[in-house]
Amino acid sequence: MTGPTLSDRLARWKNPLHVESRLVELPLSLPALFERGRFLKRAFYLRSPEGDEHPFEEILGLGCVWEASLDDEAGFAGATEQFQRFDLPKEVSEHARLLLFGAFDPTMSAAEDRTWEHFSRRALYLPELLLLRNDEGIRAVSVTLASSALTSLETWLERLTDTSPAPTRSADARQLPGPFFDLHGERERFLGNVYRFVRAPKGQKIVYARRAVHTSPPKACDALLDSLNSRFDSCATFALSPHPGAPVFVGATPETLVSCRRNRLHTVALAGTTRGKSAPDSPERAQAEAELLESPKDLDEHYVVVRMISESLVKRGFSGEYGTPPRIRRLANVSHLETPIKSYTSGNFGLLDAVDTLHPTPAVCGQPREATRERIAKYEGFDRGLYAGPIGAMSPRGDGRVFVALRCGLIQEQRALLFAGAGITPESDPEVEWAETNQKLEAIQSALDGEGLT
Ligand SMILES: C=C(O[C@@H]1C=C(C(=O)O)C=C[C@H]1O)C(=O)O
Repeated sequence: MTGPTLSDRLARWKNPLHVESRLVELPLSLPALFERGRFLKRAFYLRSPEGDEHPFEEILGLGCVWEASLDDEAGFAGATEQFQRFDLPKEVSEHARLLLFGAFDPTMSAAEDRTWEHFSRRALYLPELLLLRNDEGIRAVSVTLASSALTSLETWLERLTDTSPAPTRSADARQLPGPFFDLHGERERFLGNVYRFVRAPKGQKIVYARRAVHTSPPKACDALLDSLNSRFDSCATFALSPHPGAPVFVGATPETLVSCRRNRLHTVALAGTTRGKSAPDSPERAQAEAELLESPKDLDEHYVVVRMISESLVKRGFSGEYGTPPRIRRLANVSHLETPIKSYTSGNFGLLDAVDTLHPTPAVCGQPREATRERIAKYEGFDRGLYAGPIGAMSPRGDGRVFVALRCGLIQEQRALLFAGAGITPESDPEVEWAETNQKLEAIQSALDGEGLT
């Protein structure tokens, strides 16, 4: 998924970008257009709820007109200079979005586990076509290299909204790399990892994850996205198809990694989860939330995350303000402890620096960070790929929102591979942690079963 760099392109074209931008009316929803678009180009869908000073926004990005070259040392922030050097037309600066996603551990070698072979470990790019839905309506922005074959905005919209039946997987779509996984022993491995940590804790906290398989993934992703959007409307819903015929990464996450608007950074510590299965408005849920607010194990686990986020921001010269005690974040399947953290940023520390600084937080990795990341790589037994990695969108000026890709799955031809983890502390009970991952999995599982659709 690596494209030519911007400077390569600039060297070849004097007037490289042709931009069209206007409000449009579309007969199909953005999830339905994602479903069509993923058979044409790389496709990225992101629906961000209102919050952290940002209005609601739903995005569909198709294709890639420019992609940053990113390396481990420079991280995402290495891209800042690459796109700032470029004199972007006003329509692009105002309405376009740079899309980004990354692996939980971009340095991990995926040599043995080929699950994520279709996906870059880190990407930040400008799509060829962007559809942006907000209070204003739907804006379409197409960006083309002026000297290449022009795909006009009109052509894009015609291709996408053509009323003939939606394309289905073509016969020559890339097949799954097999053999794939042996999930036999997943529970034992997870329990074993938790026991090992509880018996001889190395650090304050570690997050161990596990996988599960759903054997009848939907043929189309729009119903899945509709279901997640209706049941998890306070979450950020995402779908990423790296190229036509590849598996699609889909989820609805409650966790913001960091957002930035007009020099204000917002992040959140989200850690600590209610026990057991309960309906969101039931007395059982209210009871579980009351217990969560008093649970020393969950409060400890939560404050490891709060402190690490706040201290990382302070170390970089910013404030990291938060209030106590944590509040409850209630979702359809579980409730969490949540502490919002605010900071101010300056011109030379922006959203992408904050992503590099904060990811992975101890909400998905552990404390101390490097040692727990190594233990996860050694003991977890699989490549997390994009699960628990950053995913988001930003304007070329640097305002935007990046989420942590949780409550998600990789939709394959024959099955969906789902991921969930739990924060382990010396007080953890392995069976309770396993049950917690089942509760978290229920979010994507029920959407795969079609729940939330009318
Ligand atoms: C790791 C996950 O979730 C994280 C772990 C939580 C916990 O351990 O209580 C809560 C929210 C998330 O930060 C996941 O959903 O897979």
